[in-house]
Amino acid sequence: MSIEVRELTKSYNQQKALDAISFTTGSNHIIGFLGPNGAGKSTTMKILTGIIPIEQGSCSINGLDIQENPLSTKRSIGYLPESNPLYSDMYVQEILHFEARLHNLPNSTQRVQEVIAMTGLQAEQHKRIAQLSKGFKQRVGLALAIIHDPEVLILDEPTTGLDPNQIIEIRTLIQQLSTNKTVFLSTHIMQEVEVLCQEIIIIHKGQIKDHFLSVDREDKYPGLHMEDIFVKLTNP
Ligand SMILES: Nc1ncnc2c1ncn2[C@@H]1O[C@H](COP(=O)(O)OP(=O)(O)OP(=O)(O)O)[C@@H](O)[C@H]1O
Repeated sequence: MSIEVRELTKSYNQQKALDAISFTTGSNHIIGFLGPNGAGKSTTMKILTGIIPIEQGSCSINGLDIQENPLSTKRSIGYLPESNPLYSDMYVQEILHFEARLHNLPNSTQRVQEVIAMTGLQAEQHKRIAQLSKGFKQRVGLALAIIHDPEVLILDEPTTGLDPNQIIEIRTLIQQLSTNKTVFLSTHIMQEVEVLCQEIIIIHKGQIKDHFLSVDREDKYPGLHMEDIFVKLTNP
């Protein structure tokens, strides 16, 4: 499924967070959505997921406009917000059953066990969220995002704040979960982009600075690593 954003603009009071951005992603790619703090990444993601209403412009998921088809497009999206808000008093299994009920899933017991296995939460499933390490909380956030088997995953800085071992574990998990999905991922870890992403979009001050396929990177920016490209495009 592709993600299409056309002339999307969003202001908070007087400040323009997104200035008529447009892009169309490939299908079943992992897309790295990169930019400095405050560039507009989370705002774009919140608009795509329907959390923030569209002010100007439009967005489509696989050709379906999200304003004209709010329910069906939301059904096709799984979202892990930057803050990964979880009910800390709930048990892992309990929060997953709760989410499955919200999605009206027919075989929720079976599906909860499937996502527990997919995200490596077997040993933690009877623990309270508050008792989990940050890496395992991220796994719960990912399990919640994929429970309805969405074709698009929107992940806002999924590895931020994790130790190097947990970063590798979550990265591997994202790679495993991304089969037959379009994954739209923001991160500040450039090494992550080089390992994970087939497509890269760089945003700065609410404007798209570049959008390219990873395979074209060397032709476009000979000899430059992702970090060099990021600095070149976003350092005033
Ligand atoms: N609710 C809000 N009210 C006012 N301003 C906001 C709000 N949310 C975001 N902004 C502003 O909009 C701009 C874009 O913010 P956004 O969170 O989209 O950036 P980001 O690229 O996700 O940054 P980060 O990498 O720090 O998460 C920033 O200047 C931010 O301060």
